[in-house]
Amino acid sequence: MPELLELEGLTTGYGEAVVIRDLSLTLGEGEALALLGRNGVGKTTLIDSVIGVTRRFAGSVRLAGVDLTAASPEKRAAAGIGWVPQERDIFRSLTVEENLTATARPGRWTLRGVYEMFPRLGERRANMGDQLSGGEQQMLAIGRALMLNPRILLLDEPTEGLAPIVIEQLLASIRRIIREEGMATIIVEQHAKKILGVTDRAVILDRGAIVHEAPSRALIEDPAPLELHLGVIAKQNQRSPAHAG
Ligand SMILES: Nc1ncnc2c1ncn2[C@@H]1O[C@H](COP(=O)(O)OP(=O)(O)OP(=O)(O)O)[C@@H](O)[C@H]1O
Repeated sequence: MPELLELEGLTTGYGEAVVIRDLSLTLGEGEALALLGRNGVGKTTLIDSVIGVTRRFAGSVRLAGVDLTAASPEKRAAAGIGWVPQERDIFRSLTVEENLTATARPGRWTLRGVYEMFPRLGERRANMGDQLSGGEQQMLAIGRALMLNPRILLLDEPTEGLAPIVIEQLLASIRRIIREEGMATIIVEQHAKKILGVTDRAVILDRGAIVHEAPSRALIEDPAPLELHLGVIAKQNQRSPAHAG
């Protein structure tokens, strides 16, 4: 059986600029992957390459064995690639419910299922998009992607700019979408620690290439690669009382 998502030798960028270099990556059915890396290393560009909005220099994109390399973003979405952009991009002049139904496609995810996953959206169903908090907007953006009934969900920094309590709630929902609903998911995240408890596996990008790949659990138990490639531990040590004098 083929992997759900197969990226092979992908080299992509914008205009003349190459950002992603000869990158190969697979994702299985129901698997959740954390895509980690410092600012500007190409995480969003890799997601953009899967949804089909970058320039491709080489390589291929396959979903469930179907070659989507030459497919338009619309065709890729129809084939099952669901995407939640970093900017959330909800329709501000539509209600929550209109946002959810505007682009919906039939399948397991219905309004009822989304409201069950995010009760707050049910409470706010008649509110306009521009009346929502940041956390509610993120829930709506995820709900809208689920209503397309994708085979794979791509989340670009879903916790960015949200308060810690909201992040906890959101991660609990994302965990349920992965564990209970078996949704194959790629989550872009700059702060590794937040997301490793939710994902099965992690890759770390640097300058458009994968520099480390490991089960999430291994990185929780031994975060040395995070320190090496993201500088995570170094920052924590600087703040620890033992180093304060
Ligand atoms: N639309 C674009 N046109 C040209 N270059 C771009 C474009 N978007 C991103 N880049 C460049 O591609 C490189 C990778 O950016 P990208 O946004 O993929 O990184 P990232 O890892 O997602 O970082 P961040 O966490 O800041 O979003 C950067 O050098 C950036 O300047």
